[in-house]
This record gives sequence, C-alpha cells and structure tokens, in this order.
Amino acid sequence: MRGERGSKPSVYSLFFDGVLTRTDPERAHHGAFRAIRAARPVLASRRTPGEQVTALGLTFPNVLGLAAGFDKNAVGIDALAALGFGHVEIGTVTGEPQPGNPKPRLFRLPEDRAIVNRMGFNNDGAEVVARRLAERSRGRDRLGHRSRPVLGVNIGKSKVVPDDDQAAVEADYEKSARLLAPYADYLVVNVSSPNTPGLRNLQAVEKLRPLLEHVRRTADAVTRTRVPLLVKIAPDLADEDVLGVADLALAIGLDGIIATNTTISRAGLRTPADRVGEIGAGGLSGRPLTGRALEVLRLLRERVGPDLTLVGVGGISTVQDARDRLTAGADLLQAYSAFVYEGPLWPRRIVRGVA
Ligand SMILES: Cc1cc2nc3c(=O)[nH]c(=O)nc-3n(C[C@H](O)[C@H](O)[C@H](O)COP(=O)(O)O)c2cc1C
Repeated sequence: MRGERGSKPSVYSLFFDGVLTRTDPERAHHGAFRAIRAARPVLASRRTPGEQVTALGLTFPNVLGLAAGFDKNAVGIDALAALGFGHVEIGTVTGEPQPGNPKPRLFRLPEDRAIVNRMGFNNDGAEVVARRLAERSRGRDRLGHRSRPVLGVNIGKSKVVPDDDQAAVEADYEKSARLLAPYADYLVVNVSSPNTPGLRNLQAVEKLRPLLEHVRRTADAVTRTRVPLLVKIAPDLADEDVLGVADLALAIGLDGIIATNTTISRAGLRTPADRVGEIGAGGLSGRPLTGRALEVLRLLRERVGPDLTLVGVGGISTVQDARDRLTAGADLLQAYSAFVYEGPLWPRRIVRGVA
C-alpha cells in the first residue's frame, strides 16, 4: 500500500500492510475508531482545514464529509471531525435496534482498494441514538472546537418491516425522523443499501414519493427550523431511473441527492474471481465505484440544474477524484473506503488539495 503522494510509504501504509491487513476488518474498524476517539482531546484544538461551503442553507467548514456507515451509532462525531471532515453523516439508523447480518460481513479487496460489506444496518436504533445526540448537544458548548462539523443523520428501514407494506415502511422511517430530526443539520432517507432485502425497491418513484413526503411532514412537525431532506441512491439504478429520482426531487422540493451508495456489481475487479466469489453478497465501495458514481452525479446535475444540492460519493480517493466530482457538479463530497485505505491524515490532504 502506498500513499497518494509518491514512492515513500507513509507510517499508516506500513501499519496498514503490517497489522491491519492481518486483522479481521470489523475488529480493525472498531480498534481504529476507538483510537480516533481516544485522540480527540489532542486533535480538537486543530483548525478545520479547507474553505467553507454554503449548501442546503448551511455553512459547511469544508467540502469533504465522512459518508454514512462509519459512525452508525453517533459515538465519535467530533473526533472524526477533528481529523478534518467538515461534516459527518451518522447512521444508517433504523427505527428498531438490530444486530445486522451474521459475521463475517466486512471484507477488504486491497488489490482494488475496495471494500465489500453486508453489515445489514447493525445499529442501536433511533431511540438510543437520539439520546446520545441529545447528550452531545448539551455538552457541545464545553468542547471548545474551533469549528463545529455539520451533522447529517441517515435513516433506513428496520429489517423486521416488510418492504411491500408501504404504511409500515412509512411508520418505521417516521419513528426515526421524529426522534432524530431535532438533532440533524440535514436528514437523509437511505433507500439504496443492498444489504436490507427489498430496500432498494423503495427507490421506485411511486414508492419513494409518498415516503419522502411523509418524512418531510414528520421532520417539519418536530423541528422549528426546516431540516434539509436528501435521498441517497444506488449506482445500480438505470440511467432513466436516476433521472426519475432527479425529477421527483424537483417536484416535491427535496433539498438534495446523495450519489451514490455501494454497488452490487463486481465488474472489472483485479481481485481474483475465486476470492470475490468466496466473499459473496454485499455492497462494493472504493476505487471500482469511481466511474459509475461520477457518471450518476453528472446525469443528476444535468437534469436538476444548478439549485439542488448534490453530494458526490463513491470511490473518491485522490485530489483529482475530488476535483472531477466537483467539476461534474457536486456541491459536497463524501468518502468512506479511501479513509480506511489512506488513514487518518487523508481527509486533511484531500481538503487542502482541492482548496
Ligand atoms: C463498511 C461500510 C458500511 C456502510 N454503511 C452504510 C450505511 O449504513 N448507510 C449508508 O447510507 N451507506 C453506507 N455505506 C456506503 C457509504 O456511505 C458510501 O456511500 C460508499 O461506501 C461509497 O463511498 P466510498 O467508495 O468512498 O466508500 C457503507 C460503506 C461501507 C464501506
């Protein structure tokens, strides 16, 4: 593993090659996350790098955020922001707490700088996460941060709720929206994870429209200031369905679209096919996603015009990737996999590189 900047391996890449690649990926995630949280007191006084971005009616400290899935339970928002992320999207949080899929469920494909996951929305549930966010907002003034990260809250469907029962689906998202919208700077309806059976069917416009309208009404009922609402879509949608979501977003006054989630495609991988087969089902993220995620973003921007906020995510790993996504029309960027491969200094490097 080599750092982006050239031939000399970084301390993190040596650590990654020597230790992390030999550790179970899920245990490595928890270990790394614990270390990041432990380092927060040291990091918190550092100035957030980059230039401010105005989007969704909010001021983001910089353009780059941590994508959903890393901090599913809102336990390390400020520590992650201290690494240089201007926003952190917690979740996916579901109405009911759930353990997720059986392990192993997280796999690295180092030859592709990619990750396959079938976590299945393991999370503490909306009630516990809401309590955690309430505690954080009470303690925040004492934290002494130079600048506060924007907090995104990503909500999804509980596994116990059947995807073909629209009323039950809406009630489930409603529970999360009611409990979490009061703490969210922006709210995301996730209908694009491949790991909850049937979830992606909710991307069909005739299901998505009433769901988004219901979440909108719920959020409005529990907040004094209007919380921006976004939808996160899959890269596996056909182009015409991407455009369908774009048209829907404009029609119902959605604030933005996050493109994209992980893919179920395994096309063009360097990882040997037998290894890929052994890993099995799940969402693929990282480098192999770059092309399609960029394409989806471009399609969206062409369709929605300049006003709707678009968040570009999927395979952003270098400064050039970040620039390409901004050129294609992204207002904000997010990443997950490159942060895993490149390490804790990566967010600052990208943010400084695009500034
Ligand atoms: C281990 C893992 C867990 C994820 N969990 C979620 C999740 O709970 N909700 C969600 O919307 N996206 C989730 N994602 C998708 C990411 O937010 C992101 O959309 C995707 O990984 C593409 O970005 P990347 O190529 O920079 O990783 C997850 C990704 C990974 C790798």
